[in-house]
Amino acid sequence: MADTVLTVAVPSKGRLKEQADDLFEKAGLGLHKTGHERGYTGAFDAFDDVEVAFLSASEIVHHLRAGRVHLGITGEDLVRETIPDVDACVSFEVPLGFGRADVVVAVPDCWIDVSGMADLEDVAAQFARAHGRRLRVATKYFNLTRRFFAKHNVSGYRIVGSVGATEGTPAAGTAELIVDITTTGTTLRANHLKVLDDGLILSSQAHLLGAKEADWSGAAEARRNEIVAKLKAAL
Ligand SMILES: Nc1ncnc2c1ncn2[C@@H]1O[C@H](COP(=O)(O)OP(=O)(O)OP(=O)(O)O)[C@@H](O)[C@H]1O
Ligand SMILES: O=P(O)(O)OC[C@H]1O[C@H](OP(=O)(O)OP(=O)(O)O)[C@H](O)[C@@H]1O
Repeated sequence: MADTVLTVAVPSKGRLKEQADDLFEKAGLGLHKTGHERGYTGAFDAFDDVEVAFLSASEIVHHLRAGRVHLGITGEDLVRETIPDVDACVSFEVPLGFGRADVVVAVPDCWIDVSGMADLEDVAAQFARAHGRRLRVATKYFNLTRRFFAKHNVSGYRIVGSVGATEGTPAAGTAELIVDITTTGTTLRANHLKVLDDGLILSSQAHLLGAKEADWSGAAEARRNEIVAKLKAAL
């Protein structure tokens, strides 16, 4: 194998893996594992100087941020949540049309007078008077939530971290409302939650991203352009 000029991070597991694999297949890049079947490195038949690193969607964000890989496939929600200065760190090369999920603010159905973000500050004030504390928002999207609530001038809340079963937290009594992703809306409906009218924080999908901190000298840019062109042609 020639010296590596470019490294591409590809989801090794989880929701984005299968569709990323299908896309590389359609693009005719010939993605395959190198070393043993359970290993985490790969290569493309099409190029002998490109290395593939199989990583989880969340790890890919950190590798892109640090410039440890040149290109990577991961979800926009994870990128915008994890990297504060997104534009300085990464470039959005190709939206891939899969891994779609909306990050939304949802409240209990029974909050009949609450339909938009503007209502939340009033609810927070009433809640503070009645219970002597702030509204609790369950989420794993701490930064997206803080930015969105600040943009809507909502401040009477605190975040409670939640990495699973977030939609169950209002019924369980551990939060009053949530910020989470929804695709079909089934989980929200099943948990008697409704999305606020202007509660869409981000419409996310998987992207091919470039790392601005990576070493783009030599043939790296040319290789990137070839990979981008092949993926775009396969969409
Ligand atoms: N219904 C869904 N539920 C969760 N994630 C979804 C859904 N639909 C699309 N996605 C997207 O998939 C990506 C997360 O994938 P995955 O859960 O495999 O990643 P991860 O955070 O690396 O996983 P892990 O927690 O195992 O490390 C996010 O970008 C998310 O927006
Ligand atoms: O709008 P829907 O189509 O119902 O999808 C949204 C749900 O899917 C995911 O959870 P999942 O139960 O798949 O597991 P996870 O939270 O462990 O990822 C996500 O966290 C939401 O809860």
